[in-house]
Amino acid sequence: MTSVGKLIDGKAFAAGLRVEVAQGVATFVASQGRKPGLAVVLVGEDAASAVYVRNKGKMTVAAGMESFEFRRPATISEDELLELIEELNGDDRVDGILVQLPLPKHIDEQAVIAKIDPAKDVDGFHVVNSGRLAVGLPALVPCTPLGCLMLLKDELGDLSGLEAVVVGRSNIVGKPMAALLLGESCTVTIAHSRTRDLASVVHRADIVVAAVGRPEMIKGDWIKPGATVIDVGINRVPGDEEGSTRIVGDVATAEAIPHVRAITPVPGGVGPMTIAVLLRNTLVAACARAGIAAPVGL
Ligand SMILES: NC(=O)C1=CN([C@@H]2O[C@H](COP(=O)(O)OP(=O)(O)OC[C@H]3O[C@@H](n4cnc5c(N)ncnc54)[C@H](OP(=O)(O)O)[C@@H]3O)[C@@H](O)[C@H]2O)C=CC1
Ligand SMILES: Nc1nc(=O)c2c([nH]1)NC[C@@H]1CN(c3ccc(C(=O)N[C@@H](CCC(=O)O)C(=O)O)cc3)C=[N+]21
Repeated sequence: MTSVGKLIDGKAFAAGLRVEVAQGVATFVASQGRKPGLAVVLVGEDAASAVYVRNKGKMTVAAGMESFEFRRPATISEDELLELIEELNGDDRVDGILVQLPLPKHIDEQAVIAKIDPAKDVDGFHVVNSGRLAVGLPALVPCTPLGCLMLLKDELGDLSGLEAVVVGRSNIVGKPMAALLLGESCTVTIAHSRTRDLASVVHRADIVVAAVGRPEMIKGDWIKPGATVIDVGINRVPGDEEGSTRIVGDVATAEAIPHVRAITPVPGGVGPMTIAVLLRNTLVAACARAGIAAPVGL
């Protein structure tokens, strides 16, 4: 029997998650008399960040939350940025703080992340949150990996015992993704630029998470028949029309489809999940700060 894999509709899943978040926000507002608030800090102009930020403010407001945006020039000093974060840490209307990465070269990203109150760290990048994730304590978990895990559990149910290969070891995607999969009792391999024979490493996997940042690098015939593939990559490449661009993932999707059980498309896969989970994390942070339970299921 030959079968063709299906596309995982991250856009639809994310829309459902945003509805659940909006319901939780309404309950929060009724008991607390204020809206959860998300502050986003944008330094300079970065193409990838621009893609991300486009819909976010709108969706924050659509979910019933307060959105605060802080745009600063690329010339801002590290001290000035740290001062802004200090202010947001002390602002009771702000439950979540997201500093858009990457930052300009003259600013130490780790110092900026370390300044964020861990209770407001809705990106889950602070060492307190990554440490808590690593040892299995409740934590604010990075949005993209948590969104990927939600899609995987929805598709596969129990993940225990499955072989998972995460390609990429960044602090924002690869490492937390691996920690989450380990938490689900997968057998986890983290591959990176020094990995030898990546094709055969990927071929072992029941679950492939690609977070590399190289357009269509992972080929269809690397995928074990029936594997589930999560494509995190957001790569802008030249489009068909002169001067146009389009977005592709890290996996050669069309080639992979005949091999997979299921695969996330780009766009319309992981990207929309990242934003929905950011709203979820903001509600979770707001509930924790208010000393109330977060809605069950979120
Ligand atoms: N959809 C979404 O919501 C999001 C999408 N992204 C996208 O995901 C992708 C990855 O992002 P991010 O983790 O921040 O990227 P980074 O550049 O921080 O990390 C890339 C990783 O890929 C590894 N790598 C690079 N080249 C190869 C190779 N030839 N073979 C194997 N591994 C390789 C690197 O290895 P090494 O460590 O050895 O250098 C590194 O660990 C990007 O396309 C980004 O735009 C990111 C965040 C959110
Ligand atoms: N502090 C911080 N946190 C982040 O989570 C963070 C960041 N900095 N810097 C940049 C990356 C990138 N990222 C994306 C999120 C959503 C889409 C997204 O919504 N993509 C849609 C639309 C793509 C389009 O068509 O433009 C999709 O894939 O369907 C993309 C990229 C978050 N990041």
